[in-house]
Amino acid sequence: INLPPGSFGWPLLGESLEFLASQRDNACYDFMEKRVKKYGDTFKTHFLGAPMAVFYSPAGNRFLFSNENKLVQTSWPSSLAKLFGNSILTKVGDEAKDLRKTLLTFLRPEALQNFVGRADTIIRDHLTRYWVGKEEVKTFPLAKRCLFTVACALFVSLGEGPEQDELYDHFMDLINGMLQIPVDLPGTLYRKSRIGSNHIRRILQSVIDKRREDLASGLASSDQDLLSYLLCNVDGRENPLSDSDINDNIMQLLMAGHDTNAVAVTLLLKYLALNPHCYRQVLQEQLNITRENGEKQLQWDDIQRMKYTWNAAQETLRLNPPAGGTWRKAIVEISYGGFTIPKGWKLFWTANSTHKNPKYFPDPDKFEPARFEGNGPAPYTFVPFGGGPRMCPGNEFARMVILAFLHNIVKMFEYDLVDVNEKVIVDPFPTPVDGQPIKLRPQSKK
Ligand code: HEM
Repeated sequence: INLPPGSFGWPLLGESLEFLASQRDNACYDFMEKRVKKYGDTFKTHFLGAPMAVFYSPAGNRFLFSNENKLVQTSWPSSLAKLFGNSILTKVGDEAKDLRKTLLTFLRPEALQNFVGRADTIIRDHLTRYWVGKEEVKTFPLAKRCLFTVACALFVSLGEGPEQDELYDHFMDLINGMLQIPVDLPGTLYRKSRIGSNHIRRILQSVIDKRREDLASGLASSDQDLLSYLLCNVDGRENPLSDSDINDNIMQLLMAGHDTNAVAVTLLLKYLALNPHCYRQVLQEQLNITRENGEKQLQWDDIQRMKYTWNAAQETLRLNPPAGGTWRKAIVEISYGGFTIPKGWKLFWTANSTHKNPKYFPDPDKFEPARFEGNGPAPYTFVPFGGGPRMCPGNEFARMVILAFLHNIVKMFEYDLVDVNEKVIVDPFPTPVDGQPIKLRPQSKK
């Protein structure tokens, strides 16, 4: 059969080590480009224990996104799948469809509208406590912590305190090892990750138990957060989720729901600092909202009005997609682009394939929010949230939180980057190596 061209690399390890090293250097794009130049935009490799075909074009994206359950199914590396056993990440077919519907009862705009004000207040409190009065702060760790607090509040109503601190530390362990070769031996990142996930499950189980009691005694309400939505069957499910399903899904959402957003706001602040004309437009838009709102909490309508700021955020997601690409598995033998992909092979799409291609984004390294005006990018070229039935269900939540954060930051502070050339590595999300320190001053334009 006519397999795609490419190399399987080393026995067993394949090209995993080179790929993971390229991630840490923020050079995934170079890893892929080197192979695309040699083999074309469909090529084979071997990653984390499986043969894999990379589809590196809008047509490839469309093929993978539109053939879920027909030719392909989502298929995360085994490290991730083992850690998030019962979550939506590992479900396929009807089970995935049902679970997605359930999660969207909370994550769809109609439900999220009720939570904008709470997210706004948490962000404002965080900035007041940890940023105000400081001459210099590290953006990335603080943004991560703030957005973790937002996710904890909106998903499980867990406020700041020792329990949240402990949970956060375990999440850091979980995330560091979740995309590694799954060798469960003392000292490996994967082992630490697995231990972290067990601690998280223990803490979340106590939150679930307490909530059941509080719901029964009327101390908690059925619509106060994601956990109540899941426990109270708000979508009228026939088969309620088991505790371990609820636990794993909340763990997965807390993981997916804070780091990616923190990457986006951190790098957005960087691009705005490097592009003062864009910063001025963002500031103008946000100050207009403040002028009309006074000190009232943000509303859903305010989020809809942040059009320029969202374009700037999308441009940041284009240049630094927080989740660079994801995996599918061939559930039958596939013909694509004149090649045959055997059943069981992994398939990989990556946002960089199109985000950095001058054919779809002229002058691709330039930060240019105007690309998203009018009709915006061509179909299947701007894909930071993936696509098709497995597209990120947290995209509206992400938009709401990123914009609420930006609103509060620019309203309260002016800032300068300490190091305009600070390196960004991917580990496993894009991460500025020094945490992106910035100098702060109170906002002088009101
Ligand atoms: C800027 C922020 C975010 C980015 C760039 C992002 C990106 C992605 C991408 C690329 C995927 C894979 C899609 C695919 O395979 O086609 C994904 C899946 C997922 N994301 Fe996000 N995400 C973000 C924020 C969030 C948030 C805030 C949540 C939760 C509230 C979330 C929850 C999920 C879940 C549950 C999945 C798995 C969906 C499935 O397998 O069906 N994400 N995300």
